[in-house]
Amino acid sequence: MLDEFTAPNTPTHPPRSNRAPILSVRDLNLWYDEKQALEDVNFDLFPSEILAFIGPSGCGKSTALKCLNRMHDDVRSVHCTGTITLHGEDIRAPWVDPPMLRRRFGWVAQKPNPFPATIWDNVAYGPRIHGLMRTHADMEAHVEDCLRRAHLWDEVKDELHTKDGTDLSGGQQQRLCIARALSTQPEILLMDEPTGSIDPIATAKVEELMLTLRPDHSVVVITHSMNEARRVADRVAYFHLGRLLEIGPTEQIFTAPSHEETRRFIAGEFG
Ligand SMILES: Nc1ncnc2c1ncn2[C@@H]1O[C@H](COP(=O)(O)OP(=O)(O)OP(=O)(O)O)[C@@H](O)[C@H]1O
Repeated sequence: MLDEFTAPNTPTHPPRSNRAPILSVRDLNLWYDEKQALEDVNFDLFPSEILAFIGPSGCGKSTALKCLNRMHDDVRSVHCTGTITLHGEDIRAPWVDPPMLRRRFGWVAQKPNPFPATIWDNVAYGPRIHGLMRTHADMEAHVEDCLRRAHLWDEVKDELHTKDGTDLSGGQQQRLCIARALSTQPEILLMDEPTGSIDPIATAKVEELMLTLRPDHSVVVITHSMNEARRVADRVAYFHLGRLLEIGPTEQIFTAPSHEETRRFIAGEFG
């Protein structure tokens, strides 16, 4: 029988049973003004795992994802309680610098949003502002590495400085955004429906890319596609009305969920 920490869909993926979580969320509550959007959310994220957030529209998936890299910081209506630790350290402690924290997370949005700048500049921007590369040669190698890891290099290598990111196809733009997300050498990738607005072939490429990134990154991905969750995720978290109702290995959630709401949602009875 599969234990809680064994990825069911990838027999070669190493078991996580002895590993400490990279990120821990405890008793997370969040309000937009008076409206409570998250209620007592608890979960861990382990190294080298893909965790999918699923659940009906408006159940709090994006809100929870944005808490992980403090994207709500500048939203005045937001009030939040609970703790989020990264390697055991409170990410909301007063001495934590939000831009430095966000560097440790790569963010990929649903709609590809490259900068209106060349392919090169899209990838080089983050490392440049954070001073991550010492020489131009280092930067060249890094940009190439990010584009290769995003499975885009071969398609754009001759147009790095002549083509704008916004002139690529939708699927290429999304892979460019993933290259950009990788450029600050993050430990964790946060992906808010990364395949929600691209075609099936581009979706397959992004899903394959997520799997190839897994050995070196943890990924939290929101998806409305149950097939996608099943294809890529090691574990799945089901959100319902602001609560994380259950979390577990992907096959367990899909074949033997603990909650009737999870079963009904997966069966497509509501969404
Ligand atoms: N900026 C905001 N101000 C006020 N309420 C908000 C804001 N953002 C989200 N909400 C509300 O918080 C709740 C959770 O929204 P959230 O976007 O996190 O859900 P979701 O599960 O990601 O939905 P979807 O799958 O449709 O993207 C919803 O009721 C939503 O209307």
